[in-house]
Amino acid sequence: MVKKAAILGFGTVGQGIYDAIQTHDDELQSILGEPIEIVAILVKNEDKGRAVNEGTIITTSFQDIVSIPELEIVFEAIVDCEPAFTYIQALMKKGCHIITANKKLVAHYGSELMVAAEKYGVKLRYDATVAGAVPIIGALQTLLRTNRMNSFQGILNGTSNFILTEMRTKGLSFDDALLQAQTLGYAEADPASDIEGIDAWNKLVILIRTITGNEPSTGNIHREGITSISQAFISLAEKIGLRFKHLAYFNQAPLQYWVKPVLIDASHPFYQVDGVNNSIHLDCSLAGELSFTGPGAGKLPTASALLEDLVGIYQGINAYNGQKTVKLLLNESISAEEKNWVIFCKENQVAQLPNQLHQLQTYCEAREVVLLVKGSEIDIQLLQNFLKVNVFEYIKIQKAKYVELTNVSFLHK
Ligand SMILES: NC(=O)C1=CN([C@@H]2O[C@H](COP(=O)(O)OP(=O)(O)OC[C@H]3O[C@@H](n4cnc5c(N)ncnc54)[C@H](OP(=O)(O)O)[C@@H]3O)[C@@H](O)[C@H]2O)C=CC1
Ligand SMILES: N[C@@H](CC=O)C(=O)O
Repeated sequence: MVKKAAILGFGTVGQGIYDAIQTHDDELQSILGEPIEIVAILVKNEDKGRAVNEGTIITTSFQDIVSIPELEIVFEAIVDCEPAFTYIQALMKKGCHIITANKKLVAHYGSELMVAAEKYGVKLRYDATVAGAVPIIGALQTLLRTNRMNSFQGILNGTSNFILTEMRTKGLSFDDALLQAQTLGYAEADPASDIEGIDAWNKLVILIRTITGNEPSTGNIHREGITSISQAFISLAEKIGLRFKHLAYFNQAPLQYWVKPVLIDASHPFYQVDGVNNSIHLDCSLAGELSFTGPGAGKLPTASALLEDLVGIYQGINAYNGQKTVKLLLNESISAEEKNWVIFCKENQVAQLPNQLHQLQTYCEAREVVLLVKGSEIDIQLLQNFLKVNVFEYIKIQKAKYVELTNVSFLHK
């Protein structure tokens, strides 16, 4: 007997799962007791050559996939919400378990898909949607179920981290580094999604849902990518011991979540997280601070997440979808709390900076000035309203935040 599987999409990820199943068939068979056979692959363009075994059907017709008898598993690795959402629902109805890498789909329709999986008695797994090979969704769903988490920080986009690293360590231009990320299979089909923070935002939504069981509001979010970061900013920051990282942040009390580039120093656990690596740092009620780091994109790292999901389904490992402890109300007001900021400006602009910003450190090179200041978000917004300067938050890990949370009753259901 074999377990019949199909793949939707045969780009970086689709080819990765196909290859991984061929190269790891011994391991799979010894765990599952039966071989996995990819019987068919759905693609969009029928003219492209495909390196697959004889007997594997390549088709552009979804009907060919949905009519395969005894099809048990479908790996979904196409782009965008549609037609993926429609296809997955039809396949669930047919009785197939679904393992998806499609972040956009799970961010937008994850809850609907979970309901459909329940309705049709099939499993839905999506570990590959967040942080590539890093088994963060699996860990949250199966190994960290009683721990409460007040907050987390994450580097969730491999392409952005790769670009920032290449610019810093090799002096590459933004465009050349992006081109390399595309060649290596890290970037999305539309790379704007990577560099404008949309992909990281989708992953943040999936993580928040997985941790809290609730849908974060997507109105009025702060989502920013890395396009404002120049080579000059990167080298000036390095001179004062700071590095740019594209960060996703979540905090339950007070509620805040955003995706934006920030500066960190050597004391931050993400300082050395370079290249395509992603990292998630959790603040857990029992375990304390936990960090998960590893390749966040690419053919085989993503295939690794998909294959481990497959094994999880057949081993009957129960994936738990959220603790449902906290209602997520979006706090739309900006914070009056004082934070650290780094301002990049010209020498002649320094005198115009408002007095409310307390200057902590200044570095000047060839009329370019970097100022480390303390002030509220309101102060920074006011500054940016009248002075054309680039400002980034300088962020640190907040220690043991969870301990303070025991009496936050208004947020609990
Ligand atoms: N690249 C990565 O590192 C990661 C990607 N992902 C996600 O995995 C998914 C796939 O990514 P990736 O492999 O990089 O993308 P690619 O662009 O490399 O491949 C996309 C594949 O999907 C096929 N496809 C697109 N639209 C359709 C459609 N309507 N019907 C049938 N087939 C379709 C394409 O067909 P054709 O070959 O004919 O053009 C292609 O084979 C995306 O959702 C992405 O966000 C998740 C984790 C990591
Ligand atoms: N484009 C994504 C791929 C993985 O999710 C990224 O760069 O992180």
